Amino acid sequence: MSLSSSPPRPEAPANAPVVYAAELVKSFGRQSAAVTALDRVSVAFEAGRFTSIMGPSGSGKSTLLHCLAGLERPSSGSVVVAGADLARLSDTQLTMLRRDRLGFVFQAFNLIPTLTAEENITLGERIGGPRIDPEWMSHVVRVLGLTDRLRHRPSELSGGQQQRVAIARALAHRPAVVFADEPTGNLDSHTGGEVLHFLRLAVERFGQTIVMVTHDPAAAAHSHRVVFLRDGRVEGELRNPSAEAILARLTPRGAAA
Ligand SMILES: Nc1ncnc2c1ncn2[C@@H]1O[C@H](COP(=O)(O)OP(=O)(O)OP(=O)(O)O)[C@@H](O)[C@H]1O
Repeated sequence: MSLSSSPPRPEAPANAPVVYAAELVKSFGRQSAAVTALDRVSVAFEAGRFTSIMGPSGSGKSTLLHCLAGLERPSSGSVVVAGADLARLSDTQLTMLRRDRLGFVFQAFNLIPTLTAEENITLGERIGGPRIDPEWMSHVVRVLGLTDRLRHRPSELSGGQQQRVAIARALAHRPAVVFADEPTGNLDSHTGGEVLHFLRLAVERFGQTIVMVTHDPAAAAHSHRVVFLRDGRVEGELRNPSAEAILARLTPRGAAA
């Protein structure tokens, strides 16, 4: 097959890693008070795939997400995101990479209360980020079911609608990766299920790459792959798992007896 045959997206070919970490170590505190949150983590995240990171409380999930997304500097090891070696970037370059190439969805929706949904979605462009293609924007808004909500302020929207606005904001500039940290943590299970459906849709329809931290096996079951952490190390992974398979993996052996 010819390599020149119409690649659909400017990013890496489907399933090549777009984010990877090698021998990542992150310690907090010093000497006897030191905590090793990440202990030589090496892991890759494929383009156009939805990957969840799971593990017990304190296993290092958020720390890993923060190091992958350039929100925190690791103690040692390397992270490459969309071709950029994060250790080589200054703080300013890191901020620009986050603004221009990454998208974020957090548990707290982090919308600006005085702005409309539309203004929140396009905020990045107005603070100097990449130009948002209006056609792309209206496509995203339509897929997320927000077309008739654009003039509303966050207080006039339900929790699920607010999180969909946050997802639209994360997708608006066509980032290389969306990082999501417990995106359904503030939502009831029905609304959370809808939000996960839209995240999965972003992967299926737009070829978006998503890396999500979650505690919830039902949430992780929406992803293509689940990476398990324990005590700051990668413990294994499951591909296309059911919620039951994830739960079984998380339950310590013997605990169910
Ligand atoms: N800023 C910090 N200062 C000191 N210790 C920290 C800091 N951030 C995280 N830790 C420690 O690092 C370890 C991993 O924390 P992390 O928040 O990454 O775990 P987690 O798996 O996301 O946990 P949870 O599921 O409870 O959110 C924990 O022992 C935590 O107490």
